[in-house]
Amino acid sequence: MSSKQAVWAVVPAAGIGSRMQADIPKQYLEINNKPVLQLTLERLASHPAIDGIVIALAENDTWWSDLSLTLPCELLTATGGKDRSDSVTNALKVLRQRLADDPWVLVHDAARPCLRHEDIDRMLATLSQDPVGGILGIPVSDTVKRVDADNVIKETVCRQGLWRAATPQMFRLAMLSRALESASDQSFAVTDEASAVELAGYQPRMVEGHSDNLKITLPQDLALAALYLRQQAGEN
Ligand SMILES: Nc1ccn([C@@H]2O[C@H](COP(=O)(O)OP(=O)(O)OP(=O)(O)O)[C@@H](O)[C@H]2O)c(=O)n1
Ligand SMILES: C[C@](O)(CO)[C@H](O)COP(=O)(O)O
Repeated sequence: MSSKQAVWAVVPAAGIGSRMQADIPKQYLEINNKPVLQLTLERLASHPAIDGIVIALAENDTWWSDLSLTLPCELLTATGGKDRSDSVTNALKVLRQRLADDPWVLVHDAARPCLRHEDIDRMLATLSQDPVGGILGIPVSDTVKRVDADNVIKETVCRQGLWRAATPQMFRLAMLSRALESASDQSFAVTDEASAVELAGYQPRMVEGHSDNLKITLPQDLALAALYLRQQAGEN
């Protein structure tokens, strides 16, 4: 990637973490005395390619102002929306007001603090000349079943070519903004950026990442994330 090409991160951090069943939004739960959100922002901001971060915060977020954050890159805030896609859309609007050019944007969940720099490196190396962009993912390694409402197995799904989508998801600012707007105009609910880009008729590329880039979603995920972070610290 040429040195002058800007790369910004967008961090949707406006969720309530209902599946976590905690008293506070999961992005403010702590691992080793540091909020998950701070760990994620520090992980992104410490990568040399990241020029800035736009974070989407819930309108009623009362925890953000208590964070003592010192990041080595520019940090902008946006107001989160009803769904994750709304939060990302709002963050992209803030970025379009800030920048005149059309940078690569890496959208990364606040709830994924274990992202490895080597996975960002691989994503940038693989996609920086790609006409569309792409996402980090992990190939499915278990047998996959589809079940009914009573958890009765209805079918075994062929896992050939099945991957779990993760983040970052890397697309150009203008194209991603248009794709998300178009999905919203069609009332097409998307749970990741690639879905909107696919709906717009593009074919994003999958880049294999590490399976420890977990999204903290359920109560047991916090201890697992702590374990992964300890393991990663031991590797460096
Ligand atoms: N309206 C929303 C919903 C989610 N997110 C963010 O999107 C990321 C991934 O979403 P998810 O894991 O589903 O978080 P929550 O929506 O908070 O969790 P839950 O679905 O359990 O309520 C999280 O960092 C979350 O903060 C967001 O910015 N705006
Ligand atoms: C974007 C994502 O993390 C890719 O797996 C996932 O779609 C987020 O889904 P959630 O329901 O908002 O956690």
